[in-house]
Amino acid sequence: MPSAPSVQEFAKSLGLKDPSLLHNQSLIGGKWVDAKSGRRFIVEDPSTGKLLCDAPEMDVEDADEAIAVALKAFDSFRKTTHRARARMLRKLNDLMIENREDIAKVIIAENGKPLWQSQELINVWRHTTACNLSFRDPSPFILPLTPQVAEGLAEVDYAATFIEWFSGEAERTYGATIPASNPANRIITIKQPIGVVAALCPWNLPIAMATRKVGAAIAAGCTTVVKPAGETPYSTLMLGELVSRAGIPDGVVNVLSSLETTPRLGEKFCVDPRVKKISLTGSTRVGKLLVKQSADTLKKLSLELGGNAPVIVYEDADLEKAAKGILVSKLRNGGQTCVSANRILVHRNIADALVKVMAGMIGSMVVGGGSDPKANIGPLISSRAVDKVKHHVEDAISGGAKVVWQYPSPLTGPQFSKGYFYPPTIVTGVNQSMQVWGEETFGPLAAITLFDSEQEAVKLANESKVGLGAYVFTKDMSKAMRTAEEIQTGMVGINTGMLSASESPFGGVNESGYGKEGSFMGIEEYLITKAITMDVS
Ligand SMILES: O=CCCC(=O)O
Repeated sequence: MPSAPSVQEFAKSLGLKDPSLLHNQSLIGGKWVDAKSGRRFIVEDPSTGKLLCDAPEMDVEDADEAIAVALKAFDSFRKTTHRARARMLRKLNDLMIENREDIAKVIIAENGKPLWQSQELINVWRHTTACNLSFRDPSPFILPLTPQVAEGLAEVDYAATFIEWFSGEAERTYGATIPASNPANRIITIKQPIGVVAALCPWNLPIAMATRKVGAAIAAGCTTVVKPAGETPYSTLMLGELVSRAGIPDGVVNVLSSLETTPRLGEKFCVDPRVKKISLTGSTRVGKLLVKQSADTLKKLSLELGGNAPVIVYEDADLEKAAKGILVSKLRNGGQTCVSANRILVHRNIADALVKVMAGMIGSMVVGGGSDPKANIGPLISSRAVDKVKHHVEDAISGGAKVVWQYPSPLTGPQFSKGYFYPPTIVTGVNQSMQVWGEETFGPLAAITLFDSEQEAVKLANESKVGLGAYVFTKDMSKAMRTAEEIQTGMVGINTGMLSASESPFGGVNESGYGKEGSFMGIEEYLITKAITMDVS
């Protein structure tokens, strides 16, 4: 294994204000530890291929210890008051915001996060609830920061909104009083924390997906073992450090880094009866595997899995608004989110005009890596991710689709030689026989299919086994509502490309999984309802 820079070198290379926030060890019971096996793996910057640092390859025996520690911590944590937990979360939120630039720099290094810099798109983005920049900082984009840092900041702010949101929800886990049919009886329900939770997180929004789970779990009184993706462990380990600084008791949040051993850890969480719940943001394939593996322990699962988001642009849509919405959804994180626009269904009469507006907008953006201060659209996470986009484009062309626009500058030169880049591309003439129709691309490919009627558009949109996000663009609100009601997904955006917010229930239907994250519903996933019947005669 090549040798990676030390954690001090890594922190120095990022210019962190507080290098002690950064760790390359796992966190168990408040202690920073290595894998019992001594194994480590290396993490690289996807925009340069540069080795960033290493981290422990935690294995089943480490997970066993972390679960034991979390269970012990649960004994006392479950008895803390709701108000005390709310205060802890508020402190954690404040610490995240205080350290947002350092956290952002780490996210950018490990994830290569891009930013659309076009002022118009930023305006759309800023005013969405997905990033609370407008109240956190009235002018984030005129700070002397590179665009990538701004994108990272947006994720930190989005991540912190889950902690802040659940600090409020912690105090609102109300039970019910139920009229009893037996006059001697009184029935009430109480809500109690479910127990030890395993939180399996993805690399695309490494800290936001962790806080969406951990915030709800802490609010409910649960303890957690968090498993960040192998590609992006450091921002979650930083979260672990901030959890300790916020005074949240040791063992409440444990963080295990892993790369190759991840499937073994997933199985361990499934089969271990001490783990009462698993929350996964990941692929449908992995979700199904966890369901099978946890059948014997009948584990409660929340599964936020793959999407294949349809966008319907009706003939009467405001084209500027539709183009911005599509691009906000399509290019956020380079197209690597589970709610990224995937099948763009456009009324035949406006397709050429829409492509022109979209091309104009993307054409003003710059593809590049972290070292390029002008870059708006960054790399994908890996060479496999680039191959998938390439393959979707080639497959669509061979099926008769046409590339109608592609990012004009060739992605050559030293800044692109080692990173995982793909030029943003628009294709039209996509149909159901093509791979891009059946699976999410997770990259900067806008795949357009034409339709002629509302009925046809809805039918096409519903041709998918998964159903997470969907988008509708039209000025006719009756048509928008009809469409939103008919689309088989867990979330629909009307005239917006951004669905995500801490206060909105996030989750899908069918093979996109089950359970809701965020919102007033998110905490329920971490609670059990107990009915108490009392004879008062
Ligand atoms: O990729 C999954 C989550 C995306 C989001 O929270 O907006």
